[in-house]
Amino acid sequence: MAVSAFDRRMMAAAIRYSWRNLGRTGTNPSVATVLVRDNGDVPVIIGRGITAIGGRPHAETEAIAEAGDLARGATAYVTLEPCAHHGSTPPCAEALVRAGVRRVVSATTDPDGRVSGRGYRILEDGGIEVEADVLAPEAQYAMSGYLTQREIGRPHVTLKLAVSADGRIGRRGAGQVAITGPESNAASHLLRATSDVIIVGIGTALEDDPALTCRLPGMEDCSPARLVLDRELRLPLDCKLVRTARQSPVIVATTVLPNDERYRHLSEAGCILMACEDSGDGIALPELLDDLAAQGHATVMVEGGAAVARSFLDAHLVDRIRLYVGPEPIGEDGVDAPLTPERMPDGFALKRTDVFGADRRLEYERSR
Ligand SMILES: NC(=O)C1=CN([C@@H]2O[C@H](COP(=O)(O)OP(=O)(O)OC[C@H]3O[C@@H](n4cnc5c(N)ncnc54)[C@H](OP(=O)(O)O)[C@@H]3O)[C@@H](O)[C@H]2O)C=CC1
Ligand SMILES: Nc1c(N[C@@H]2O[C@H](COP(=O)(O)O)[C@@H](O)[C@H]2O)[nH]c(=O)[nH]c1=O
Ligand SMILES: [Zn+2]
Repeated sequence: MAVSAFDRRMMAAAIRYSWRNLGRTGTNPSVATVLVRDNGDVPVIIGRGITAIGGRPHAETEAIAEAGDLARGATAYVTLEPCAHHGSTPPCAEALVRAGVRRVVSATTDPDGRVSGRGYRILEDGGIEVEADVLAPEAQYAMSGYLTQREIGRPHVTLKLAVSADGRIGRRGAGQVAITGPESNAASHLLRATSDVIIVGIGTALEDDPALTCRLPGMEDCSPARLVLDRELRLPLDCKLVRTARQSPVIVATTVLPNDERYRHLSEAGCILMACEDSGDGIALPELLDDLAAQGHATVMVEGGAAVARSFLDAHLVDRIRLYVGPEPIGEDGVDAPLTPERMPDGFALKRTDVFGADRRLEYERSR
């Protein structure tokens, strides 16, 4: 049976649903399953599932549990090839066969060596018709963290910057300067919510006193771990980050040793101190990302400032750039942006442009 427009609509719905737990499933990707029954009349969604917060149970078994006996003869739309391995849970591919599902439409193959292709084989051996690679780019976009982690062994990195109409990102000594409007700010908070870790330099922490939390209504518990690159432990004890360290994790990446008084004070205030290597120009970023990957983090958002953005770009560690361009200039005394739409580093291609209120959002991807 060929892939229909209805199949693509259902897959689009499954991918949208998969965004819900992004950033909250640990090392597991946030996968969604939609089970649809078609008796020749009107197709009906009889079950849906999403990878649970923390990573388990998996999406397929949740959807099957909701559908019960109605799953027999149904079509399952899955955003990732169903797993084939006995891990913390039994294989989802076997669960789909047991439930009597007739057809599986999948968006993308799982690069996990325990699964890759085996999941489809179990389905086909169990008599299930399989359609693979339906809306693959859309599913891969949603799962960039998991796929980057699996394929190149480090977290996926998005650099997010707000740039004024005259190519500046702030003004020295002025604290946080409003460059973009409320619509862009809400979109940035959503990016925070779907990221595992958000990184800033100590320059930004001192200048702006940011909280770096997600403050969208109802999503306050979706904040990522907040990480400050701070070789010398200059982070003040009375800043917002330290004051909220017990509500949402704050990691301070440093080269200062534990016997230092500053180390002890930050640690007592609830911060997590992370011992890092010094590259000579700052915290060594490839090693930092390796450590974050080892701790199970798959998506990193870099929120600045200028020096940190430049370091990530120079080290070729940025996969995606989200650039918000505000309508007003900052003026001569502003901090120059490390990049603008006119000054984009080599290797990045513009993938989409959106309008948020009076702002433009440009999204670039690095070609691998
Ligand atoms: N418009 C926007 O989107 C944003 C604008 N801003 C603005 O940016 C400005 C701050 O930028 P900036 O002064 O450049 O400060 P940064 O936030 O980039 O911090 C730079 C400092 O971080 C420390 N650091 C540690 N490791 C590294 C590394 N690998 N690479 C670079 N830095 C490292 C260094 O201090 P040490 O050696 O002590 O460790 C360095 O001086 C402010 O005006 C702020 O308002 C900030 C964020 C977003
Ligand atoms: N989240 C998810 C899958 N994730 C798969 O399971 C692996 C982790 O296995 P485990 O540690 O046992 O939970 C992960 O690397 C990926 O291959 N698979 C699925 O069938 N459905 C799901 O919803
Ligand atoms: Zn599974």
